[in-house]
Amino acid sequence: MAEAKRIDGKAAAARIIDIVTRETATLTTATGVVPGLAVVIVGEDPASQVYVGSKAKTAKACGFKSIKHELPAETGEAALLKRIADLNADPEVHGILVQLPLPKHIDETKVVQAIDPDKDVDGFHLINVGRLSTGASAKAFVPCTPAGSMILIREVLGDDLSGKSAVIVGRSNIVGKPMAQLLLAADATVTIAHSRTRDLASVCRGADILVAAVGRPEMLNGAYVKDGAVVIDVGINRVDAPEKGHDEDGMPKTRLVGDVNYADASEKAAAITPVPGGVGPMTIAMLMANTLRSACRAADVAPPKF
Ligand SMILES: Nc1nc2c(c(=O)[nH]1)N[C@@H](CN(C=O)c1ccc(C(=O)N[C@@H](CCC(=O)O)C(=O)O)cc1)CN2
Repeated sequence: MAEAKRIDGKAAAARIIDIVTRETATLTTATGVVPGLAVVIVGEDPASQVYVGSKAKTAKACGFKSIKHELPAETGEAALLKRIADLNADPEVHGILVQLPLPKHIDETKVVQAIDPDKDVDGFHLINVGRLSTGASAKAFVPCTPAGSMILIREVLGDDLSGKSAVIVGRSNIVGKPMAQLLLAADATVTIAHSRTRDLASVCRGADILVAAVGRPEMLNGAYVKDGAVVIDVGINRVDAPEKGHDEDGMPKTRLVGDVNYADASEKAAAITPVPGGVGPMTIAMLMANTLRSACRAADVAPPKF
């Protein structure tokens, strides 16, 4: 097999952000509506801080009004729910996002279900889950990571996936299940596999499209990949990298890897996303796209297609 094509998520994300920026300017000039995105973070988890910072910065660059709500780790559930109620009622806020994971003392489901479904730009609210799974996707906000993964798949295979078999490894509500709905809507034949699937490697080897969202560093190697498959790696795992040296406390430096062993899988795949630089940047780009869609709805203007 020839070396696999590297699917450049950073470049695809930049193209989407470009469209969002242009369309935001058009919307604001025509209607006076400025898309507003409220990003809520509770606590100091370092990775979450980075993601939230990046979301707020990208939102500003798109021409949005971006409001970051940083709440201390000890914030109670009631106070967080009150903050969400205020944001639901604020007409200048079109998108609300609560960064996950939340501290253990807060019920994540309760918080997500408190967000107005029409401002739920993460697409996690049950109303949006229901819209997506019943095919009412024109009204649904689609979760950002699967939506971004789908754009990368379409870049390689086009819009019609009929006749293709897709295997998703991972059954989370945030990635695995919505990814399955999107692939099904594009007419792929879909299997959701997981850590308890018997002979996982052989199931994966049946896939023309293999999506890895299992959360285990480099778990899927070449033995899981069919010749010519498109491999989408959703995993973002930080692992020790002593070969890069040590920090001042003597701890090994770290590096990011996906759920797929890139070098090994590349020998079989036709196209594969890297980590970093694959699906991750698309998550943030699709959040901008969802927020613009929400603002367009509020202004009664047709939203752009991505
Ligand atoms: N409310 C939400 N919480 C979380 C989501 C989400 O979609 N909504 N997803 C993840 C984290 N996440 C966004 O929040 C996210 C993860 C990774 C990236 C990204 O761009 N990764 C880069 C590498 C960045 C690095 O160096 O650490 C890449 O893959 O190239 C963006 C967003 C959990 N929480």
